Amino acid sequence: MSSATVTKTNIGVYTNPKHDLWIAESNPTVEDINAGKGLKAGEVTIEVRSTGICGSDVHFWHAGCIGPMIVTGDHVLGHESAGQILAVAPDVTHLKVGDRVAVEPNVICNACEPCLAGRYNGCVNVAFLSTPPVDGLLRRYVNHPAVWCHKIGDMSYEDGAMLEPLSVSLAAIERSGLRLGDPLLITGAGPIGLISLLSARAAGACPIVITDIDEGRLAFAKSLVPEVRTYKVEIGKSAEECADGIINALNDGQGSGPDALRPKLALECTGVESSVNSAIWSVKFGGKVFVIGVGKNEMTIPFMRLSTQEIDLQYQYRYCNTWPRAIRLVQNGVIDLHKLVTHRYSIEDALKAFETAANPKTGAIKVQIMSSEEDVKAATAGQKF
Ligand SMILES: NC(=O)c1ccc[n+]([C@@H]2O[C@H](COP(=O)([O-])OP(=O)(O)OC[C@H]3O[C@@H](n4cnc5c(N)ncnc54)[C@H](O)[C@@H]3O)[C@@H](O)[C@H]2O)c1
Ligand SMILES: OC[C@H](O)C(O)[C@@H](O)CO
Ligand SMILES: [Zn+2]
Ligand SMILES: [Zn+2]
Repeated sequence: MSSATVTKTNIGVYTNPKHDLWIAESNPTVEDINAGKGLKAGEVTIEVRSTGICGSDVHFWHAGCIGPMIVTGDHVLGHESAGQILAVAPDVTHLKVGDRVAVEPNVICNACEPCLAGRYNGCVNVAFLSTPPVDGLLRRYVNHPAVWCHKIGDMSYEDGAMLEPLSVSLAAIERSGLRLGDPLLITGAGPIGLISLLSARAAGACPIVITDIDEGRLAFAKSLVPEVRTYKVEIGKSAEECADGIINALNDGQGSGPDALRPKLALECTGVESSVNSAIWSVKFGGKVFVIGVGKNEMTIPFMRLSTQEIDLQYQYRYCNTWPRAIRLVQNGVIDLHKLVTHRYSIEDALKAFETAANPKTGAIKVQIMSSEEDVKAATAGQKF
């Protein structure tokens, strides 16, 4: 057992079925960490240095559930994290105290059919951190299997935490079959849409059009990737009308007639029914609508449009085997996630962080919660921490 000594109380960010959000003591305790107690074989203790707030964290707080995943008791949020190794169990050989790691927030059974087939995001026994009843990573210290900790070298903890949403986009783009030169539609310019934009641009998609109902998010997309074409969705317009506007934007305002270029692929990043339908009406014959967004349990979709246009409809659920690829892309400067972090708070200010993330008027894209005020100051000043 190899370890460093810690002094700060292990606090975590909790919600419950009454939609409270608060900070309280969490596990493992400082005493247990310092005594080397409670660390199981194969596990490490991580000092979590930076954690992004995902829309699903806000949803668990506000709605108390996502589909069948229901908050039933006091529940720690957070699944986008990076940190430093504080202790390693004796059988852990590939990590040592002081290593900087990004945390993959799932623990799988390694025995079910999806696990054995190498598609562990379908594990029937998965424990996904922050999905009830499994506590999340918004804590100062966490014990986690070493196998789900990926070394990030000298990458910032902030970028390390962003590898989780990047993983979502990479998993989707991989299975979507996106090819160099494919005209692409991205619906929704939230963190997932924007990271998909950066990834798809790097993968050679062109031209790319991105939609949103929010002008500010479209402006943000433009600042990130100046050549992206944008289309502002007006509430109340039909899916066909939106598709016309999307195709016109893809064609740089040159119209949406029969000869106009249509997207070969749409990456749907809202989960909103009208947006899924606009994507279906936009793509070309033989194209694909690839849905990353999650939404209502049941939706009405233009079935015969899909049928007569041989449009494939496909979905993504989390990710598998994406961290090594994500790390390479960030370390080699192919994808720069840095600009997406618009707000930073220390864990003591977690309530403010969640209020900022939940309020569209703040202009927040990704809010990160850091383990100390010093880290917040360093990251805000653009210093590596
Ligand atoms: N499949 C997965 O494993 C997975 C993983 C992570 C996130 N998600 C889901 O992906 C989606 C995107 O995540 P995010 O963090 O970017 O969320 P987000 O809510 O920040 O972004 C969604 C964006 O869509 C925009 N939008 C809403 N209605 C629209 C419409 N009709 N047309 C165009 N734009 C519209 C919103 O203004 C917002 O900017 C969410 O549904 C999220 O739950 C799925
Ligand atoms: O990034 C991962 C996603 O947020 C999760 O799948 C969540 O939506 C449900 O657990
Ligand atoms: Zn998430
Ligand atoms: Zn399994």
